[in-house]
Amino acid sequence: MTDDVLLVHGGTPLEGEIRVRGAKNLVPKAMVAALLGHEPSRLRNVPDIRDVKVVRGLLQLHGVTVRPGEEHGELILDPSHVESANVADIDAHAGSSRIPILFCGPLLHRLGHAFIPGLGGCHIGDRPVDFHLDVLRQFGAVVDKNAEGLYLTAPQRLRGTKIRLPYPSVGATEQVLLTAVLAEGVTELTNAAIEPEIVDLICVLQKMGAIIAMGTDRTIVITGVDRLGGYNHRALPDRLESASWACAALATHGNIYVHGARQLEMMTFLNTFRKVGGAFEVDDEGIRFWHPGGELNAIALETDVHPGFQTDWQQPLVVALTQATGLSIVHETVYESRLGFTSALNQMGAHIQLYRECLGGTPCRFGRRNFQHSAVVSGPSKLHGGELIIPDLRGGFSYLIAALAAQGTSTVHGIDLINRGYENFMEKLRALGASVELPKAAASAV
Ligand SMILES: CC(=O)N[C@H]1[C@@H](OP(=O)(O)OP(=O)(O)OC[C@H]2O[C@@H](n3ccc(=O)[nH]c3=O)[C@H](O)[C@@H]2O)O[C@H](CO)[C@@H](O)[C@@H]1O
Ligand SMILES: C=C(OP(=O)(O)O)C(=O)O
Repeated sequence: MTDDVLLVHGGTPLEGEIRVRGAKNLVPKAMVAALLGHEPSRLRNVPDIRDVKVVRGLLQLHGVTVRPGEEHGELILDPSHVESANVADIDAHAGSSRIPILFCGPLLHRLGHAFIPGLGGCHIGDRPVDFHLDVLRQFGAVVDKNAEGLYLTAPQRLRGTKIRLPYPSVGATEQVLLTAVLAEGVTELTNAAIEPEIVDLICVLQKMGAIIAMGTDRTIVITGVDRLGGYNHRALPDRLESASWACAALATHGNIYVHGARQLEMMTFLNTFRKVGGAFEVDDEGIRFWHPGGELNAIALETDVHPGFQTDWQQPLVVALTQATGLSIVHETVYESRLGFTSALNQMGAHIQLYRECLGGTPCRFGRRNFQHSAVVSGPSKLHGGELIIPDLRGGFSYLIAALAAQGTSTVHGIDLINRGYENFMEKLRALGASVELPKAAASAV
């Protein structure tokens, strides 16, 4: 389809200022949390991305009125009519994102049953939902699976429980939070994920009336309450998008000021960025990222759960590492198949070799299994334009970075996927001086 293709003329440093708004990995979950309340909620700093539109549609189908507030990027979510909603069209939402799995707890509390259509999200591994279903069963839910999706019932009020996650999964931790807040009694969750977006979701729930204590050792204790109200919350900024622009500045020898980027949630990324040789400066409104000239340094990197190096930062950084001098090692420990995007980079002139072994210092869940989850990046490489097909969200943005860093023109197919998590990325690219154009047929159709 021509209107999903972008021509990128590379070789020009990205320079200028852009703004990031609320985090893709928080905003849709805060929207789901509104379902738990008996009063309207107000969410601010909401980005215009497809994952928000998908959840908005799903909430509306479930009887939540969602309308813009007075501020730009503000949503008012009113859950007064959930009990009378007609969800006959829910199948149309199958495959749209991963967020529907988080509707389980709120719907079970409100209605006593829930239907969850097939999930979407990036194809970067198998992405099972076994932890989610196990914890829901521990709360007392009954789960039936069929080809269309999941059907859950709560024969009685869900009850608090002791849960230990096999791995600190972000989604499963959110599942526990969104279920435990209205369950009867206390829930103790150990080996919880503690990503900044989870902490922000806890802030949302506390504003609604929940009682949630965070320990220092991945333990979260939730004391169930009988009723929750609404919230008024400004979503934390998107640290993943901010890091993507930082990598774009580094790979293109550019200089980008990211309004809204915040140091606190990016500390691990900033340390790595500095080790590679990138420069940055933090002020009250955002962070400036730039290539200071000279050579970039090869590094050894392992992705991990927070406070480790976030897996969603990995793909854009790998593009920058193709420009570093020497051998970089990247060990992806969160998803088993998140390095496949590198084969297209090799076709553009990069030298990236994948391995099944755990090449970092720590053996991970994927060692001794048949997954190419480690990479050796040898640089610096002169990249040239290529024909690129976007495989997933971060891989897609990484291809844009590579195309912008390369000499010559690249044709990037499937750019619409990037709208899932990057607000107005075309406008932002143009504001930074990128030379990008839609092919003629598509441009004349607009
Ligand atoms: C919408 C959203 O917030 N997406 C983020 C979320 O995804 P998501 O919440 O899906 O990621 P998880 O933290 O749950 O997944 C981490 C690992 O746990 C495994 N797992 C997870 C659940 C389960 O039931 N069984 C299981 O085996 C996964 O296959 C993966 O290997 O956290 C990831 C890790 O920070 C990020 O990359 C995603 O951007
Ligand atoms: C993996 C990602 O998202 P999702 O979980 O929505 O697929 C991502 O944001 O990079």
